[in-house]
Amino acid sequence: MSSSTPIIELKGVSKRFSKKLDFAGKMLAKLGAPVKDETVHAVDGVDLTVTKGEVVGLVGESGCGKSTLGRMVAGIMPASDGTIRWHGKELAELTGADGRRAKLQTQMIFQDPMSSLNPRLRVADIVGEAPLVHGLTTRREFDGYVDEQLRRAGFDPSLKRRYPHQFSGGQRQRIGIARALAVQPEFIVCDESVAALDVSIQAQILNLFMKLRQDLNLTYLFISHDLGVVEHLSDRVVIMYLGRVVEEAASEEIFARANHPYTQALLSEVPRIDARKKSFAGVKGEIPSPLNPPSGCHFHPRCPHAFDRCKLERPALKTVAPGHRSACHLNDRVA
Ligand SMILES: Nc1ncnc2c1ncn2[C@@H]1O[C@H](COP(=O)(O)OP(=O)(O)OP(=O)(O)O)[C@@H](O)[C@H]1O
Repeated sequence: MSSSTPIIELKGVSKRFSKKLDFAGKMLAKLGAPVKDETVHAVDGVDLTVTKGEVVGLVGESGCGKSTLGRMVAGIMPASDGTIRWHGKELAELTGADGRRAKLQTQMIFQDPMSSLNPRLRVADIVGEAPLVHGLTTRREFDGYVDEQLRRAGFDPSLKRRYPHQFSGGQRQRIGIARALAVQPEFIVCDESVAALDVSIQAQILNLFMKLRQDLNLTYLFISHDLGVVEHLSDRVVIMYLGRVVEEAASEEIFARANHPYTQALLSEVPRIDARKKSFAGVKGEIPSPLNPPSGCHFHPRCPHAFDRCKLERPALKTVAPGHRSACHLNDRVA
């Protein structure tokens, strides 16, 4: 289904957030006193390519930088370092019609539809507002256009005069999906889009994403903390740990031959009928603070295989099998 045309290409992308100093901190800094570095390294030197038609799953624990990366990919947050190219053009430099096109063609669907849907607007206006502004529909065609988007998202158009709070979480997520589809995107970033839903509703929404992929030739970056959720959905899986990509491979490859100890630990937490796959130990301890990440391999304090080099050197992502890259010093040891 995927061709090799990259829609989005990230090279060495980082995002840092500087914590604002409180009043006392500002006074101390003015007096020349040393002030603690409070910079959050949310994303740290990430390379990522998503090609047309692909579904890429982006997985990692809470706080590892997935949402921040997703926001940069969607063009709603600038990178601190590195380049983000959209169809070969640098995203940060796109202005005018090109900039608007890039923004419309990449849409983001969030975890909590309630906070991303304007509570004062009726469903019809939530879905139809942006396409009207951008000339994708007209006042005359508005109703038919909105109905088509709602139907695609599995939402009954006869309910479009109601407000978002009158619907369940699953129905609200369908409104969010219809709103995204209404601007005719090619690429959708789903940020924990099913995490807040009951399991049966999750399955319905995941099936809807896959049907839309077929019908509209959509490309997805599917962000989740749950490797199990992305398994059947993704062509390729990218694993993040504390701001860095630690492993990436085709979905079946990750599940059959996970290389990185962190991925192996995540896999052990995915419920399996096949007990052999549960032979890994789970992830021990808490994810360290991105304010002060561990030296070398960020995972070393929690890794059962860590050795001296892991504390000192950042491991590079290296090819361990065709299309399979992993950032672990153990691979150099066994080679
Ligand atoms: N606007 C911001 N200002 C300061 N720090 C931020 C901001 N946004 C994110 N962070 C911090 O960056 C780190 C990565 O956050 P991010 O939300 O990207 O992670 P995540 O993997 O998506 O986790 P979650 O699923 O819990 O949202 C966290 O430590 C978070 O507190």
